[in-house]
Amino acid sequence: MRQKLKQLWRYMEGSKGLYIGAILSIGISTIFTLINPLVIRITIDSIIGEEAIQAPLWVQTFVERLGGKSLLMHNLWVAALALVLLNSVNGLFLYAKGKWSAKASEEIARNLRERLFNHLQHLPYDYHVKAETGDLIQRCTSDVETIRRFLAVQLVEVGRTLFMLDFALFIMLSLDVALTLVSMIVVPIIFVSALIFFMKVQKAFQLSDEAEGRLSTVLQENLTGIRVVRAFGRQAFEAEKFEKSNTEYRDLTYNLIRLLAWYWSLSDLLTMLQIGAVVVTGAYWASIGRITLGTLVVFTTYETMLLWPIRQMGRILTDMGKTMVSVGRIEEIFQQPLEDMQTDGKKPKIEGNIRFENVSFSYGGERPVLKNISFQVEKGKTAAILGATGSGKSSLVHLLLRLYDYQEGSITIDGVELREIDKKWLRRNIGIVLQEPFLFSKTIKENIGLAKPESAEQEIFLAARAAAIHEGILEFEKGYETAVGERGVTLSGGQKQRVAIARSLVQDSPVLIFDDSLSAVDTETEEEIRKALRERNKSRTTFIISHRITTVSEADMILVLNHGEIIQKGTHDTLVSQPGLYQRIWAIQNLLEEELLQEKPKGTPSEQDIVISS
Ligand SMILES: Nc1ncnc2c1ncn2[C@@H]1O[C@H](COP(=O)(O)OP(=O)(O)OP(=O)(O)O)[C@@H](O)[C@H]1O
Repeated sequence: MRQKLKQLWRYMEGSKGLYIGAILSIGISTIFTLINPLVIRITIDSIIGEEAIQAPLWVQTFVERLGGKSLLMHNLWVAALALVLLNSVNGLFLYAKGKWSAKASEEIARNLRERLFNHLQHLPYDYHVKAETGDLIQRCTSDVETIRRFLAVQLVEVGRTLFMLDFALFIMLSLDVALTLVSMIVVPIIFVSALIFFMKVQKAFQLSDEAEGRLSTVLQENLTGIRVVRAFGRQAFEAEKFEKSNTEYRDLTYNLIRLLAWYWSLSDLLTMLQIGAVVVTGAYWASIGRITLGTLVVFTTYETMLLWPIRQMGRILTDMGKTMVSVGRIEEIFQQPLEDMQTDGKKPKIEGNIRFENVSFSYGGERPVLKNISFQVEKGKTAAILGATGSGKSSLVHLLLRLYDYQEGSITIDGVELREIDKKWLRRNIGIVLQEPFLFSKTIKENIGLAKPESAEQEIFLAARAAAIHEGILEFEKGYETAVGERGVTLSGGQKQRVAIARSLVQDSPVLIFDDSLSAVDTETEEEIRKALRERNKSRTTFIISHRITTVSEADMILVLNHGEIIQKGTHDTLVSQPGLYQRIWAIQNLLEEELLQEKPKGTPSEQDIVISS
């Protein structure tokens, strides 16, 4: 808890001045609030009544200057004006408090979100592969909001209650010690019962929050997968699932509200008992002349002012627990070590001669995913990797980008060990088209020019032509200015892959990796793309990962991976003539291709995509 409070204090860095201003303003405003009943007391007891003015000397002098008690008696509007003035000044301080605390808390929340975002941007690839996006979003939004709310409203409220208690007690004690004690009889019970109650209902708050989280997960999952739901006719099942979560949320929230209703009505009773005690005792003592009528008014007014924040204090203190949980969840992200980008590493001119020597790799020291991988690709050549799903193809190219570090062996690029190269430099020189391309909610042109926003239109068109998507883009009403992504047009899987290929071509890196990135494109279009790439990529080292023999067949070297090991290596011609996995896959895919060609009218693209298994 102390640690988290310290962290909260650190979040306030840069906004502490505003906070101090807000707390001081609430302190001054509290003094003005408490002076109000004192003005009424003087009016009742000394101006309308006969009592001598019991107030600091300067107040008495001021009254004399105004013309004394008798003049004020005939001009009661002066007292009313004093109240109006007091409340106006009070209003100004309240405004300052609201403004400064809001400004400070909004600034803290903004800084926190920005720091979180930047931190997340620089965490290792593996962290993002494993992290739940929904959970991260919640930490960057809801958790920050919980902290903001606590700082904006509740922290200042704690300050106000403490000021109120101190000042009010001081004034009450100076007016009448016995009545002050009567005024405080039930207060500890109210405070402790509020604290106990809110600690007890913490669980109910948590259950209701969790049910809300589950409800939004069901909703989010349903909306994300709505096409699958429709295609499989699962609407009724989904509706039932939603209804279950919806009802559960209602029941738990209803339970919470029921508990709160009980609490507020019981604590209303305690509050009324406390006020009753003051009114009855005070009225009796006023009737026997022990206290003045004005003092009775002051005590009853203070009592109502004091009891509300004391009842709320229990809620605020338990909400502090919630805030500490949010601080903890945010700190979990900050404690994740950033990826070491090796900025002091070498920045050699990269041409694309790549060599793997006895490379072995496992994720987190578990079973090896790649074993003794050795091969060499010369600058400008194409290497293809073929293998069953899970055989380690993507892992192999991830090592090349240093998204993960290999544990054994050596990988060099143009003779320089990969571990010695600045990571940013390396990634800038190795382009990759991912298996599931992601397009941003921007125009097609912006998506293609992402790696080089300054690229000329002609460059983008050429890249799109090579990726066989140029004509397709022109068919859209807005051409290259068509927006894609959630609020734009929906591209097919193959179209997305081709836009991603064009994007990687614009990057113009000496090494290019296609991680199964032609899988959603029909074979004829694929042939067209491969032809264009051959033309463009003469000096570029290219890696192609695929399940299709047609995709890999033209490569200068084909690596056949099985359970993380290279079991065959060579060109298409040598591999089809050797008995082995490659030959078997080739035979199966060839047979299917022929069957399809016989069944289809001429000119129809064949779209077989055989998933191989070892
Ligand atoms: N981040 C990771 N952490 C732990 N294990 C992983 C991780 N990524 C992949 N693996 C495991 O490593 C093995 C190889 O995965 P990889 O993605 O390299 O295979 P692949 O040949 O590219 O498969 P596919 O053709 O399906 O893409 C698999 O068993 C997979 O479960």
